Amino acid sequence: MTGDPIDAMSHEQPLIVVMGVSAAGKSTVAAALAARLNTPWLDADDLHPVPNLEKMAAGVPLDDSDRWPWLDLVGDALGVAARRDGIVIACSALRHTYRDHLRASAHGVRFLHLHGSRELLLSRAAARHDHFMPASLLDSQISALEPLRGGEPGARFDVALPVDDVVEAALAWMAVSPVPHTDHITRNATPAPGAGRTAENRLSVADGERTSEGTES
Ligand SMILES: Nc1ncnc2c1ncn2[C@@H]1O[C@H](COP(=O)(O)OP(=O)(O)OP(=O)(O)O)[C@@H](O)[C@H]1O
Ligand SMILES: O=C(O)[C@H](O)[C@@H](O)[C@H](O)[C@H](O)CO
Repeated sequence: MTGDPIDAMSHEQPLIVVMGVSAAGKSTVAAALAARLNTPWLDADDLHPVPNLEKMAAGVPLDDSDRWPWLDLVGDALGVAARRDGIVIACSALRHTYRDHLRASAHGVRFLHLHGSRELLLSRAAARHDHFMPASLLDSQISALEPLRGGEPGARFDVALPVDDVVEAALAWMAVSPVPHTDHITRNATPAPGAGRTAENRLSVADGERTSEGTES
């Protein structure tokens, strides 16, 4: 690789979704990547309606009807960020339809899928004591996950590597991956009834090896 990956991207606002199952390192990598890109970052967990958080904390997996209103808010945040400085969002985005919805919310959304073995993620989840998500939900997350497939703009990264290495790999991939056109994709979720938090006001407080397995797009 030659040149600085960040310089190579300076003509566009990065719209990055760091995706994957719980404890994959989404928040950690999103924050570190955003610092390198000099963009805000947002933890999509902060947009979950309270009943979703309560459900997960009680050890019950979310279903589609829980996730759609939340994904609307995540998509709104991408739309706002596209008109500002770009953003890195940590968001599970487990299914193809969820990712299509996010891609339809703003032009040029790309996905970084953080992948690790069940054993590694279980150990990292179990070591957390300040998180609402019980480690017991990891298997349901793995079951729900639909990996990136051809046509989805993204790549998979191995989280057994140190955080800095994951970030370097992500920057290297971003530098060589074209920003996708998404005009053909439409949002398919319904607005959250009575959602009180808007992407605009959330963003105001959000300042915050290319995969050895190859890209998935
Ligand atoms: N590459 C890494 N190497 C070592 N530890 C890591 C790495 N990435 C993340 N961690 C640690 O693993 C744990 C899970 O990371 P993090 O909370 O960022 O995951 P997450 O995907 O955002 O989780 P959730 O979606 O459940 O909120 C944290 O304790 C974090 O410090
Ligand atoms: O789609 C989902 O089921 C949720 O977003 C979960 O992934 C959690 O919010 C996150 O992983 C926190 O542990």
